[in-house]
Amino acid sequence: MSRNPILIVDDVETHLTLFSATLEEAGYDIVVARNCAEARDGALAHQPELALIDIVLPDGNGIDLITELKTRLPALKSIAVTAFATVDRAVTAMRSGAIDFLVKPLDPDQLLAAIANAESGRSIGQQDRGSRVDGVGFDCPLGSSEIMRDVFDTINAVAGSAAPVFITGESGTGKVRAAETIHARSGFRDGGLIKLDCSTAAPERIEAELIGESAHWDARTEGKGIPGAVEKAQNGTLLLDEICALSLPMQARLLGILQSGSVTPLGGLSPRPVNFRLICTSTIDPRAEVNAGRLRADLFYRLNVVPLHLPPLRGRGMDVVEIAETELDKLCAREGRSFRTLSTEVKAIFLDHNWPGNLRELMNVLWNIAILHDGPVVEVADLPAYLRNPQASEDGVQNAGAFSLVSSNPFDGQTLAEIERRAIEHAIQKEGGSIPAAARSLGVSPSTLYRKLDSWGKPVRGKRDL
Ligand SMILES: Nc1ncnc2c1ncn2[C@@H]1O[C@H](COP(=O)(O)OP(=O)(O)OP(=O)(O)O)[C@@H](O)[C@H]1O
Repeated sequence: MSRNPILIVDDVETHLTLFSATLEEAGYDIVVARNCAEARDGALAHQPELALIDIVLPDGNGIDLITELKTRLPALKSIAVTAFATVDRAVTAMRSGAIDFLVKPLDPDQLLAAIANAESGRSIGQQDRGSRVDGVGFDCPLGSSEIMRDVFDTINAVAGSAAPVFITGESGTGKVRAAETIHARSGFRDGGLIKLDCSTAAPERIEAELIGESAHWDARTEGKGIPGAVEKAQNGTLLLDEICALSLPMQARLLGILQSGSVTPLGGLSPRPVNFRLICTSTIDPRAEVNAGRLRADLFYRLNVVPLHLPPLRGRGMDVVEIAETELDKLCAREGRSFRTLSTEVKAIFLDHNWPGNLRELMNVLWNIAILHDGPVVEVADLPAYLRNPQASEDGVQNAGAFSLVSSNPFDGQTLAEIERRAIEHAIQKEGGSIPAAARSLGVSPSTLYRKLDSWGKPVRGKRDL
């Protein structure tokens, strides 16, 4: 509990009353102010330890007030509060020196959690992450943004059913994790989860991998061949990762299996009944694939019984900070480090960054930090260079593969073909030479990349079939 009071700055009487009552009931002393002028006087007179500052005030801007109070009272920790959540606002608030960013309406528990976290140097969301995460069975934090609540609700609702789920989202948003969670919470969990990545399986093997093969393709050996993913998933879950990469003939095969509830392995003579729960993922928009004639509409509608879209990390507000701090805890335990939190500047950079590689990129950044550095607080100097100074990344393209068109145009003077080539080479480099992984991150099929590399006369260093 704080010894110094908490300053609440808000011009809306109902908010002031709610915040004051909640904090007083929890045993905090409070000082209230209805505008910037009162806030300045109250802060100087009472030397609060914490301030909750609405960013729209009648005589000024809460962001400027946070900056000003930070200069006058360096020990004061300010939390910005707003009724309109945008990442821009959150970034601006963090850059002004706010340690956290809250969105109204706030319930009393959220408010107390934010105060407790501020006192212990952590960010909002960490306190309730355990219950939310456990609540849906994830073994990792997902964040508590509004947009993720729909995701939790869908996962909870669908897990107990046998309905097919079609998970979409950019690369690294956690589609496979979500599929694993649905499986782990379903009645199919005892049958196991069989995953087939349709984009990395070699085209000449995909049919056998999906439906299996009889040993010698004749009646004498029927039943002794190699089972395909469909049969391996018997009574369990079949996860078809990047389903849009399946060729049209293979899509027809899959549709046949789903319609008949049976599979005839390559060279097999009779169909075998199958029972599994199907989950598909796609990094590319399946509807666009249907429109382009690359995905059968009848298959798509059969698979898309429950659509689940995982939003990119950059659209999820404070989730990135919440997830980063939680994962940092785990990494520190593993690597023997003592980081407890992220500095305000690092939080602002995280909120500002585009995260084209989504959670995968975030995890790699944290791992990099935990291996190379140590200390109670992650500082800007601990970040990989491309995050410290995105504009200075070697080739003018943001290092993580995203193109920021906002601040400057790194493509000036280049043809479209040159930009495409640099983007592809960059993605391959970033994925350690793996063509399939680079293809996934670019949202194209590996064969597209192989074709491009061939046309440039480049040797293929990555593995074709991971
Ligand atoms: N909520 C989370 N917290 C921490 N790490 C996560 C979370 N979700 C996913 N990850 C990690 O991020 C990485 C990407 O997750 P996953 O493979 O599920 O994403 P994906 O959307 O299927 O990616 P891709 O489309 O590239 O295959 C993995 O290393 C995974 O462990």
